[in-house]
Amino acid sequence: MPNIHEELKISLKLLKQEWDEDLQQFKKKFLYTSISDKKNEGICWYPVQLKKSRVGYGERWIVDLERFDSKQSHVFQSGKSVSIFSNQEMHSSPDLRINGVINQVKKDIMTVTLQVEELPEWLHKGKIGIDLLFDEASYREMESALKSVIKAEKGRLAELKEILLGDKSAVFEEEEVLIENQLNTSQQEALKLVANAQDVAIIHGPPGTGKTTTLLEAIQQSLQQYKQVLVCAPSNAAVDLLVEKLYENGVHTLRIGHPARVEDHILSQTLDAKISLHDSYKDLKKLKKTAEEYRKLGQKYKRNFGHEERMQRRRLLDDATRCKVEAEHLEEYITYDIVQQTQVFACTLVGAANSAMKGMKFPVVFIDEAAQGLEAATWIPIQKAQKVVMAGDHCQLPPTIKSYEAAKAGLRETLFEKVIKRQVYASKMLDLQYRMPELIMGFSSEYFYHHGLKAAENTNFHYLNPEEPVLEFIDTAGSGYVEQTEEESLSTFNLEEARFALKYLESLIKRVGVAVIKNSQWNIGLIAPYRAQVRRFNELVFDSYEFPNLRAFSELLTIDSIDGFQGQERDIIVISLVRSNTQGEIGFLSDTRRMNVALTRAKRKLIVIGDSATLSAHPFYNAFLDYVEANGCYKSIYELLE
Ligand SMILES: Nc1ncnc2c1ncn2[C@@H]1O[C@H](COP(=O)(O)OP(=O)(O)OP(=O)(O)O)[C@@H](O)[C@H]1O
Repeated sequence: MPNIHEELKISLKLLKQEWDEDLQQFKKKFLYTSISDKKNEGICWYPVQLKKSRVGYGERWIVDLERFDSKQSHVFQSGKSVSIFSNQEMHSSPDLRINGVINQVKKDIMTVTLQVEELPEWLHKGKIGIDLLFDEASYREMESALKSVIKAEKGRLAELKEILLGDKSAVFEEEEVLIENQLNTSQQEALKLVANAQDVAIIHGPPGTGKTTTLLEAIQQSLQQYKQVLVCAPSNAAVDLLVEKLYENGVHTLRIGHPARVEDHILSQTLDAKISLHDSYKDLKKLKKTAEEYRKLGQKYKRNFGHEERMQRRRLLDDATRCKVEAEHLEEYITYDIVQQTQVFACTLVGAANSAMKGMKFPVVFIDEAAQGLEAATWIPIQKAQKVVMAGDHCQLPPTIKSYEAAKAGLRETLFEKVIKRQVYASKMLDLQYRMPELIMGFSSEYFYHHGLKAAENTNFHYLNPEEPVLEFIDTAGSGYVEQTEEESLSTFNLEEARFALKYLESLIKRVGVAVIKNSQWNIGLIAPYRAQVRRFNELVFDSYEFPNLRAFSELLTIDSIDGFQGQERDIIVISLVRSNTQGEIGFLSDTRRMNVALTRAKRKLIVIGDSATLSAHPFYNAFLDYVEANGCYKSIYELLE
């Protein structure tokens, strides 16, 4: 085992390897590629037309861009950085490109927040396109954080380095804890651990055990002792979920991050929005406007002018500068005022490097979904911490890594996992889950948690009706449903399996009763591990007329990949496993942690559809097949086909 300095240097090397691999993969898709090739790769929309434009919070331009060839699949997603270009000869120079961040992509319309003061003329003139950009900023922040940790020799960061990496023992002291009766015994013990920890505490929360619930309670208790704390998570969605809950509980929260990456209902918690709602905002706007007017007047004077005009021009430009400086001071004051009133700063791990929090330190830094963050990213907020509290589950989604070699060489091991192993007294596992009936929970508990999970009493009543089984595995072996590869994305899909899944869901809804489901507001999740299958589901439900009854459920229906469901739950879940081939190849279905997430989202009914002949080559699926057979949940598709 290398010492912690060597270990950190290896982490830095692996991070660079990952950065390089990510960039190479991107360049391969992007550079020296024609527009049509980029479109085929799903990293360019062309042509698009400007449909709508408006000014959002923080005076930022937001545009809706519509594309024409809706069939092309793509990888654009909310939060990604893009560059908008014109293909007209006069405007095609790379310098004229404008950059922005995607707010959302809905079918053929992409909403983008732009980094420009004014919209360029060419944006209205057609022949425009959108390219995906490579986000290097996150890698830069991670590299810088790791370097700071390596360099730290004294001070709190140096101490935390030694403790979190196991060179020194974490300290615990008896502290007073408020007993929160809403919480169960293991959740209360976790709260006590958090309060007693002087350096680090970990809440290990298997699915549905109330990890987020307990973390929120710990955050609120810490606010009775401290004025401000920092709360982070690896993904924007997870941060928004925490902000929403904190806001509901009346905690003054400031969501740090680009507004385009924040969900609409959380926007009012961003700095941009809070500035716009501040009492002094009107004065700020007036000052900015006056500065602009003076500047325009001053610039009106042409080159050949006399002494008087020159003086007048200088006076106007001086006035413009004075107003601008005053506006800057006022903006600083408004920001300061907002920061003073804030109890919780909330951002992603990388967002903790945001300049709005420059130089700030926090008595406690809370990190949710910590098992999904790369070690380097997790150190970014820890640089600001006196004490660290992490919540997560290393048996659920791992961090996304592009370089197979770097992952294998150790990049996949998160700081969360390291602390669980190296500070054995610093973690508490929650063991009572409130989401799933015992039968749905059983396999996950057996395979991932050494039978350590229990189902709370409320889950005895988690069913659609007493006759409807809560778990079903439907075996498509021998049905002839075969997987295919989507040419543009190389992602896998299985159209016939998708059709069957939707038909089966329709029959379930009919059986249980449309009115019953609608009145109970039971929601439905359709999960596919592959993006191409998610696209097939969307096409079948929303672009064809094959499943009109399901379309009528669109408000209650979510179709997404497994990652999109992390941290969430639905009353009914249908999983389409897609893979069906004679070689027994299951690709990234072998990522069992990801599958653990999929199998633990359902509250009342879980239907898993897959080909046992292909899947059983893998021990995980073999064990799952044994489990469903032993519990009478196995069905062959032949029993169900008319
Ligand atoms: N002590 C409790 N009593 C009753 N219900 C609870 C309790 N703790 C949590 N729950 C409920 O259990 C469900 C799961 O809670 P939560 O989302 O906090 O779990 P989680 O561990 O974060 O889940 P995941 O690992 O899937 O993200 C929620 O509906 C929550 O309201």
